[in-house]
Amino acid sequence: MPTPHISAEPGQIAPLMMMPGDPKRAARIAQEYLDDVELVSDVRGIGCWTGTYQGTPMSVMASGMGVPSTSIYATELFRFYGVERIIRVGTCGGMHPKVKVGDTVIATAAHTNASISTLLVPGINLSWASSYPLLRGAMDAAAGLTDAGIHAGPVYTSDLFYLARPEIISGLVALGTLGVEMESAALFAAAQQEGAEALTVLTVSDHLTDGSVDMTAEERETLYATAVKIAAAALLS
Ligand SMILES: O=P(O)(O)O[C@H]1O[C@H](CO)[C@@H](O)[C@H]1O
Ligand SMILES: O=c1cc[nH]c(=O)[nH]1
Repeated sequence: MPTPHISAEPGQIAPLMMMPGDPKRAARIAQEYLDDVELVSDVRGIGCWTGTYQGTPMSVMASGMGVPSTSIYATELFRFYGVERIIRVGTCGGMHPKVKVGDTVIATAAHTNASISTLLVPGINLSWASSYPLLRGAMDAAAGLTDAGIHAGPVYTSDLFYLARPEIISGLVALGTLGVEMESAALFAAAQQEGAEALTVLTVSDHLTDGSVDMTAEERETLYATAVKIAAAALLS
């Protein structure tokens, strides 16, 4: 049955899904990577496309930006549409010095300042980790694809895009945090709540300590090939 935010009929969304933040990137990924693709939901301009990838049914749907939006879509997809695996294919700002613009970050876990870490179990700050089978699939796929510019480690899911607090960045970098984005903690939390699997594979679009090499908005929309290939292979693994 359709939900308030997804109009697809049961069975129209595949158990395997790639989820960028940007609806335009979702449309591009669906057109470029899926065969026999069909638009199955378009509520609020958040399209969901279903087709096949190397013969296996796969869907692509955007999360929108931020924790609440991602939490709504991921929960409804896992709970009401039988989605089993979601891999976020997004962008992040590089934080760690070893991460360069254009590199790919595979998120093993997500630190966050969002309230989801404290809302679910009273008195506990929960940790949000990606799903190990997907992580292993992504690492295997990355090793077969390229040996340069792939990093695996924790990311930071921030509720604020504009936050001038350098001590947060330095503190997180000292703990090995690779990049900042705005959705992974919500996706990992929804997967843990619903007994499903989730992972994030990010393209580094800018760097917090070097603004000279930022990607343009068009590049953010289009430069995702490595992340998508790793994510698709991990979904099939
Ligand atoms: O490119 P996406 O996947 O949207 O990811 C990043 O870009 C947006 C901010 O510009 C946030 O959603 C952040 O997480
Ligand atoms: O959330 C984000 C995404 C990309 N770049 C940033 O600096 N922040």
